[in-house]
Amino acid sequence: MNEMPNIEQATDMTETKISANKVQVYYGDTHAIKDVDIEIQPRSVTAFIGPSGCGKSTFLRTINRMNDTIDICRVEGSIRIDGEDIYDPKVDPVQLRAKVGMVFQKPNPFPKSIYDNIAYGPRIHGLARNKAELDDIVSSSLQKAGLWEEVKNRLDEPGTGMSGGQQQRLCIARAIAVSPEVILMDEPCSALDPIATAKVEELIDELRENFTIVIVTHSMQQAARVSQRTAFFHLGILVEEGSTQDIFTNPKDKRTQDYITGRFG
Ligand SMILES: Nc1ncnc2c1ncn2[C@@H]1O[C@H](COP(=O)(O)OP(=O)(O)OP(=O)(O)O)[C@@H](O)[C@H]1O
Repeated sequence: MNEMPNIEQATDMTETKISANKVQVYYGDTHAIKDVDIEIQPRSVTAFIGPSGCGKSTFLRTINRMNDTIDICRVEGSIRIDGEDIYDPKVDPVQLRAKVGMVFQKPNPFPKSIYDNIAYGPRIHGLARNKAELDDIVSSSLQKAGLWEEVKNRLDEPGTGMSGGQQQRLCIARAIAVSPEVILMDEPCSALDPIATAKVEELIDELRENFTIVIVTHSMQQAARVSQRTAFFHLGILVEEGSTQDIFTNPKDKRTQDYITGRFG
């Protein structure tokens, strides 16, 4: 008897987690993102690359409405996550940012203990009914961020006293603690040395099993190492998006080719 195809797996391959349609972003009169359409797959890493000022960070911030915090910034078009328009007035940006976490260029732990850095979000969002549940969230988030063994005996010490690489993994653990579905990373390794960078890259590779990850990076080597899909931006336009292998070995657009071969940027 023929076996039924694995439908779940088959759908998964074409599934879309984030879908952007005709997205424009303006800072006052500056048109920073022009007509961007992209579909981002779940449980994968998508890298945004392109020369400085091309709009990578701006577009990344539209995915959890961090641009709302910039007065002169205006977003048009639609961004859907699991089909839901995240710019719908009914959407609470605080809830959205729990679902779509963010890790920044410079590690920014709170001036609190390692434990409280992780426990802060779950407390605010009421994710633990008691101390034992909160303890579980803290330990499992630190484990998922590959930090547990290094910090399990010093949870009461300040997060700011850790090394830069540990602080960045703490920030990743903090994002994970509120059970996000998407994690946005804006040049997460730019302040780290090569060893700490390698650890964060390893972590990103592990996290993609459970999360949809979008990373802005200046390093094409990093994009090639950590991502399955790559999107190349230039002057606010999404020039091309595709499998990382295709973008780096067989780009369709001359601008992409010029960038990846170091002709500009
Ligand atoms: N807060 C802001 N106010 C005004 N203009 C801004 C703001 N943030 C970004 N811009 C402008 O929007 C454009 C895109 O900037 P953005 O930081 O998104 O690019 P980027 O590709 O991430 O650059 P980089 O790689 O240098 O970080 C630039 O022209 C920039 O000057």
